[in-house]
Amino acid sequence: MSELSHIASHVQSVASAVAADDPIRESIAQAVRDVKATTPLAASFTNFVTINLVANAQLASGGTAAMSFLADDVIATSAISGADYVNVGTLLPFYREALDRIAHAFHESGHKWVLDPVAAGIGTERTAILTAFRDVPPTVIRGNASEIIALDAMWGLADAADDDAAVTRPAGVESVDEVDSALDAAVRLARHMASHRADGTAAVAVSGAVDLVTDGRDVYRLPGGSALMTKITGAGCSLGGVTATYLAVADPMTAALAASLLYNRAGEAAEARAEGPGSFQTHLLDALWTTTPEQVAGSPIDRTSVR
Ligand SMILES: Nc1ncnc2c1ncn2[C@@H]1O[C@H](COP(=O)(O)OP(=O)(O)O)[C@@H](O)[C@H]1O
Ligand SMILES: Cc1ncsc1CCOP(=O)(O)O
Ligand SMILES: [Mg+2]
Repeated sequence: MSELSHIASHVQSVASAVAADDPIRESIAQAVRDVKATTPLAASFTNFVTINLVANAQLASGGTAAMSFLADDVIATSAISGADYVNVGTLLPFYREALDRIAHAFHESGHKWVLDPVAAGIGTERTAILTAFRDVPPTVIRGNASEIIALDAMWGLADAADDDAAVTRPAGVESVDEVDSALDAAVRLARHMASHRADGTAAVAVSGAVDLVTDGRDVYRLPGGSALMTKITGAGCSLGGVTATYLAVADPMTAALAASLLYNRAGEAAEARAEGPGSFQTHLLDALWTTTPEQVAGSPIDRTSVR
């Protein structure tokens, strides 16, 4: 792959640190407080590998969880769920029809949902499922860089005249790309998703050593976390589930920022106490529980804007 394909074509303003009194920090703190105060339900259709960690992380963050794989059940639950989480990590033959029904139902009702496009680009069935979401898209996408690049290519969002169309290469559940190489893809996905929502809001969160969150206009970069997060399975999936928990009480950008920042602070606290991946997972859940709204909102945050 050419190095040039990793150079973002969207023009960015100069990055600046988000000030202590910037309104986005109060929105983030309020979202964290609201989840703790209201214990919102975010229901999940998620993979078999990490389903338990997703539920436990949602509970530790202050929300509640409900897991299901039946379209009828998921659609009925959306009446009492503030937002949903859909993760395509492990697929079964009936999922294509179920997820198509679910996405159309959410689109018609305006129900908010988070998509985690795990292993995007692998297999015709997963590709068919993810491609079908293009016209009934989620409210937030949370994935690693390779997944975001693959989904953008799948949805054909790059202008045919542009030469910056995402170049994809096979990746499993782990990323083989740097976060910033997914900037253009993330911006295009966020703009596309926003154009399909009545209130025009959407966000894309790209996880990695420095997370990137964008609504297609502003781009936030969030340093921190722990390399041990890549040594347990489900750090990404549970981050997606917690993003849905915050989406139940907040707008897409605030929800994506709050969840990613909570994970960075909790990952650092867990690393300080852990002796390896096993105890890290336990300490991560404890830290999701103990990290305060002020610690989340007081995190280092950089912002640029794109055009
Ligand atoms: N090298 C790293 N250093 C610090 N934090 C990381 C690193 N890689 C991933 N993370 C964190 O781990 C969590 C899961 O991200 P990631 O591993 O990219 O997801 P996935 O498991 O879906 O590939 C995120 O909170 C992210 O910030
Ligand atoms: C290992 C694995 N295989 C299919 S889904 C899955 C879990 C991926 O979890 P995460 O993306 O959070 O690392
Ligand atoms: Mg993942």
